[in-house]
Amino acid sequence: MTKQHHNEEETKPAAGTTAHNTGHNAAFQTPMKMSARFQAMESVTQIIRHNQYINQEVNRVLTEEAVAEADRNLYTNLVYGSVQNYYTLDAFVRDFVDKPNRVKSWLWSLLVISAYQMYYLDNIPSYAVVDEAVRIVRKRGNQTLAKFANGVLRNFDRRYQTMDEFIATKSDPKEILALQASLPMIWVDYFVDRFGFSKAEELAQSLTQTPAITVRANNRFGDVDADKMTAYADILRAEGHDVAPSPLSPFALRITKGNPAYSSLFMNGDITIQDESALLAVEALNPQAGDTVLDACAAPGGKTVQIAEAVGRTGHVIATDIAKDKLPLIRQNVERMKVAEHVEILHQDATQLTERFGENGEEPTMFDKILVDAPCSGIGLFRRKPDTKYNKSLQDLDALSDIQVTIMNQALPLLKKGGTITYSTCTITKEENEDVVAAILAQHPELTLKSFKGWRENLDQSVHADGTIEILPQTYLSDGFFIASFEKN
Ligand SMILES: C[S@@+](CC[C@H](N)C(=O)[O-])C[C@H]1O[C@@H](n2cnc3c(N)ncnc32)[C@H](O)[C@@H]1O
Repeated sequence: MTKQHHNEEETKPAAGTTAHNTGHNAAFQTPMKMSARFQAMESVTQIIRHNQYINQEVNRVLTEEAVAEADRNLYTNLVYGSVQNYYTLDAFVRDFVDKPNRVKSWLWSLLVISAYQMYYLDNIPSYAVVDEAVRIVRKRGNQTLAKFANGVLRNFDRRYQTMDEFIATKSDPKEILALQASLPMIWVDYFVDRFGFSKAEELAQSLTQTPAITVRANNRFGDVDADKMTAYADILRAEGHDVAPSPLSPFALRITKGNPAYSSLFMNGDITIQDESALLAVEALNPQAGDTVLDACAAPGGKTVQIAEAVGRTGHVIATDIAKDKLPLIRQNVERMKVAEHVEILHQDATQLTERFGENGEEPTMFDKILVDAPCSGIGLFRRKPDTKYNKSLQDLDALSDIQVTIMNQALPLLKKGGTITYSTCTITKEENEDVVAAILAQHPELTLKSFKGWRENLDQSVHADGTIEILPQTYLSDGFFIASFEKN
């Protein structure tokens, strides 16, 4: 599970050798503000204590703060790794500190990122981690704090050689799982209650893996076939990516090495980055050429683009979102993918859709298809957005469920008879999935729930008895996702 811990004696560089690849020598020569570890300490504090989004914080530091070129990868690794493993690292550090609440938040983050380097990274010797941490504390705090940090960090080494040794001191199987997967106990308890221990264990362990990036081919001309996908895979490989087919969609490829956002295909709008679970929601909605479609919770527009490709120039897509600041992201996406012409982007709260598009609304409109890709707890994305593991509570689930039902109730009167409405979430909670479907069916006898049994051969294991799809993150190593489609009679 965790990397073997290196002893100081084993890994100390021989006299006269350097260890540039570890970043620690570079850090010694770099002014404090620019050191990867200093910046990582500040970022982890922002993310854990002040609920900053990890991707925004890392992007901000890499663009605004002067992190030395040689330190950028180390900084990113330290932040993502420490946040991904924060639950475990935090519990580990607590084992060494008598009064954790009295430790300043930046200093706690520094202890956490130091433990991350010592127990999860291969090539950074402990003495370098300790020396650099103490140097940072001297600058950021004072000599007394530096002495405290030095004592705590040296004890890490003395007590545990690996993180597994620390976890082995526990006896409760759920606590062990929480620590192995760095998953807060509330989610371990929730998953064990919902799926049983063994499936919860698979789920939790799968959330520790690095997610693949998936790209989907632009099908605005309806010409994407196996040959085109092979040609795209060849181009991506020639540009240095490792590419594998998607187990879930013939229109998608998995990129296991390289960043496709810099590929020529991406820049040219021939592909977009979209998780393969997510793209199934639009495939389930099945928009057709000429359809008028409402995408009610659309930002940043991943599914808007996909719908717009399918309806073509004779169709029309209205993409709405409550977050005004995210609307430009939809615009950028539809423009890059060359489908902007038939997409209308509107600022709209989906809990008030009928006031705008209903019979007596400002712009009465009836839709052939509606997608409600609802705001949700996002548990299916824990792997991709590790910061979100730590700031959610079970109480949020009922509140979200209420909003989801309200949005569906607002969207339904806008659907033409014979039309389809697809409800999707990137989560795997009963409250936001099964319970919402049950509430909608109970209130709307005019709806029939569509069954996806037999729809895609290898998807059947993720289809519930009622025909809805719930993809757990471990099944295909894609995002956790839920899809239900209803037809209006
Ligand atoms: C899961 S994300 C949508 C992702 C998007 N469909 C895509 O594929 O790129 C949910 C979206 O719902 C929006 N949202 C939250 N509450 C909303 C509301 N009351 N009305 C409309 N949009 C809302 C959020 O701003 C967020 O952009």
